[in-house]
Amino acid sequence: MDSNATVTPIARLQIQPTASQRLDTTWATAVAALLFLAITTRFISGFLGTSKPAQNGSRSVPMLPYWIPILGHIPQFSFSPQRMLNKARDTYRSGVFALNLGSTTHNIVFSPSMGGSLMNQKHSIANMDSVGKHVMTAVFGFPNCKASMQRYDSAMDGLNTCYKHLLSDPSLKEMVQNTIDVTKRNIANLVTFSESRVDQVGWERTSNAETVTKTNGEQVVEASMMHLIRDFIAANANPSLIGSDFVDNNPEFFLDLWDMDKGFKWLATGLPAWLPIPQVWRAKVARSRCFNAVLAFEKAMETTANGHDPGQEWQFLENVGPVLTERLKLYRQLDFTMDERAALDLSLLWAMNANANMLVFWMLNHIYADKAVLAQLREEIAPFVHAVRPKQLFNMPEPPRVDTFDHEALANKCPLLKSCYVESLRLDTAPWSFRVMQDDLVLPASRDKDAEKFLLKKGTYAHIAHAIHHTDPAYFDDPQRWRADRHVKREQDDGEVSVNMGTIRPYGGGHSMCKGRAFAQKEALVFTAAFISMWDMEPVGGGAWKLPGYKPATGVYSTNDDVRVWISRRENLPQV
Ligand code: HEM
Repeated sequence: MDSNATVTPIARLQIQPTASQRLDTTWATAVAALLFLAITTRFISGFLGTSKPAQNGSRSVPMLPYWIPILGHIPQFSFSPQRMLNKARDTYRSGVFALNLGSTTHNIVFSPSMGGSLMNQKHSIANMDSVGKHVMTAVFGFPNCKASMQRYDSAMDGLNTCYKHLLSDPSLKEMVQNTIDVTKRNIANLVTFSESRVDQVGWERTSNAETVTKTNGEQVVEASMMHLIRDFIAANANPSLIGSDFVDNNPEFFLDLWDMDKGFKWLATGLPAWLPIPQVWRAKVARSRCFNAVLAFEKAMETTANGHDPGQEWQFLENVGPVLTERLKLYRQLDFTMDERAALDLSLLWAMNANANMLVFWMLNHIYADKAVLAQLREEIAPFVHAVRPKQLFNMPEPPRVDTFDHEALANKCPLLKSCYVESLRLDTAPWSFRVMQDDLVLPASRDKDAEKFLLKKGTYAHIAHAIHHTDPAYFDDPQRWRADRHVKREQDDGEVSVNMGTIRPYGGGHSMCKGRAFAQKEALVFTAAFISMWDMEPVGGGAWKLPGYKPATGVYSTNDDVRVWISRRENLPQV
């Protein structure tokens, strides 16, 4: 037999894999390796993540197991954060757990007492200064150079002192009274029933208001509720902060501010505008328009302070509110540039509008959705907010108006209204406070004397996730339900009624706690009372009210749903 004539080539041909088989094998090996890696990571992270004894009788914070090395919980946290956080809350009942986000440790605190102690720590133990500065430069356009940053640091104490004008009387009272005066003038024109857009007011135009006739012949105005409420409040509350000139000169300012707010997280990434990401350049364009509007205001304020005429558009700068007039003195004293002033004041304008306006929108949604609650509230506030229909003179119909407005009584004598405000703060917001741990810190999980203690390690991050607590069934019965009277407490012995926040912390805490909280409470009560006193609202087409869905935002939720409503004047107001 020919020694070359063997069968081997055929045999070799049979066992040689084809290219596609080779690819399949490579894939199978890769998948098996990844699976092995994921299972090993899950096993090791589960083992290492359990809470273990640490210093001074404390324990380490338990970490949720994860499947992907380095990335850790980033995928789950990006795709369904709420589900993940709620599940972890129900597992780690001590009130704290940790996540691995890109190999950095993030302690998520939801025990109210632990969150409270953490927020009240000294700067040398836990602070958020680096984040505050990043937001100020990346989002609000504060110049990011050494000299500006030094001026920013030197102004911190002074800026905090100025906030006393937002937090306490007499300045707070002055701002609230200014807001009431403007609102009393404008609430009758929430919708004007004007057919022509030219004759409509600003908030009607942005809410696409149009007059329609219902099948029963009644004339109503159809409008997008969120835009109507949000823009009405912006136009009526901001004169108390920045004066009427700014609001009148910049009719488009708040539209840009909403766009900027929508792109807040994109701005915070610090990505450049030339990248082909529409959200980034849209937010930057909006920010730049907002910035320029505030810059013109800063220049006018400076010109006036120097004893010169700031021009035709700025003739009422004396009605700029106390916070910004005090800030001007500080800016001048520390030689702040115009750009630095504009960035700081833009951040305050954003803080003033981003949350409070939307909170009232949610309160009104819940209230108008429940006719019984609406009726009870109207009865409760009637002695303090007199909505009246003036007698018709010379055959000219007179629009209804609000005669008196007692904001102290709304806060002190209207428990149901106040409870609605607290309930919306509980359910319609998802605030989040953040700290960088500058030193090791041991904190008890609760106020019990035998409570477990946890070690928050230096170099890790701590987040106080208020919303996880606000919807914790262990604290709030049926937590996803908005209940108007949930926070009304009646003392058993003397029947005295009180409403307070309990463990709800929508305004954060410690040194970075919201500086506008006192004003926010007042304006939420004032605007809600003004709307329900004067106007009826129902969903377009009638029927049951459908609550819009939540869209995460920086504090109070936003929504993507367009809530179109029919608005009509409230019937049967007393005649005067
Ligand atoms: C319902 C309305 C509001 C909510 C839920 C809210 C919530 C918050 C939260 C959660 C913080 C951060 C707290 C932290 O880091 O721990 C904050 C900060 C702040 N808020 Fe508000 N806020 C509201 C209304 C307002 C209003 C109306 C103003 C101004 C008039 C305002 C001015 C500020 C300022 C200046 C800060 C920064 C404080 C600092 O860093 O020192 N807020 N707010």
